Amino acid sequence: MEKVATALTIAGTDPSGGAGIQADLKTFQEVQSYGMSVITSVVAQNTTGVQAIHHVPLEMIEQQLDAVISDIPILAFKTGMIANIDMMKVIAEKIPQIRAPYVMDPVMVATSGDALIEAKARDFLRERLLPFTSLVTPNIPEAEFLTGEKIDSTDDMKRATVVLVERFGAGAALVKGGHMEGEATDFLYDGSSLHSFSSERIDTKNTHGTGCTYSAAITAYLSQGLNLYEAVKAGKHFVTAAIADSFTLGSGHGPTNHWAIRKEKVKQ
Ligand SMILES: Nc1ncnc2c1ncn2[C@@H]1O[C@H](COP(=O)(O)OP(=O)(O)OP(=O)(O)O)[C@@H](O)[C@H]1O
Ligand SMILES: Cc1ncc(COP(=O)(O)O)c(N)n1
Repeated sequence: MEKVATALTIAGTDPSGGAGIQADLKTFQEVQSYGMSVITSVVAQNTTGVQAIHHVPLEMIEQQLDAVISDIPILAFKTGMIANIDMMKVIAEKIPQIRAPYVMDPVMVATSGDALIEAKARDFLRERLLPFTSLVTPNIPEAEFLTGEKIDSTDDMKRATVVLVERFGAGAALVKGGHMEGEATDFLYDGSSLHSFSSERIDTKNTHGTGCTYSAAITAYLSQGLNLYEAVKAGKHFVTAAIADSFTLGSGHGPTNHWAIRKEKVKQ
């Protein structure tokens, strides 16, 4: 029987479909991995911002994790929004049972500027969850928080990747340059080599969910057996196509187009 590439996301929701669990599952589907999800928080949000957050009870997060882990092999997984320390503790307890690559998108603030995790939970994320990761994918503000160092240049970005791995125990670190100027360049440090991934900067305000989409694509490619470098390269290609073909939907930051890559395949 053909082996199925299974990918799990543990994250919050976005009813407007651009970020969170919805973006992750759409991305898994496009990359052709079998998508599964554990919901941490139900978030009322859209392209303009976050209106309300309801946290799923801890026992229910645990039961969702048990339901998947006890029944289906997981070939790669990611975490996104984990709002507080109690949720992080539940997830940290279960992670050792999932013997698969772990991609952490250290979600802290939405594109709209709304906080998605409690301030005091950020340290816990770094201290208790980061050491389990195969890869952490911070944007610039998240990398600044995690390292405690200001990032103003590409040299600072490169240094942050090394600090995240060498000092804080991440398996590898991808610091994303979406918040810099000029080319959209991301740096990956895997514990021995430093790589960069670049694309032209696309002139758009439709960037809602780019971080979720990127980390989900990397997770899906890892579930299919690509190595870390190949998975990030393919993920960067996926997210760039999704931004280039993004939708002007809603009155705020529109979503990326998760099926852009499909159109590309048709064109080839
Ligand atoms: N305008 C753009 N043009 C091309 N690539 C971009 C653009 N903005 C972001 N990217 C790329 O998208 C990916 C996500 O990066 P970014 O730094 O925006 O993450 P993020 O802040 O977590 O995303 P989000 O906007 O969802 O919070 C990276 O590969 C980054 O280089
Ligand atoms: C549930 C959830 N998780 C993550 C994000 C971050 O996505 P973005 O920064 O692109 O808005 C979000 N808005 N909602």
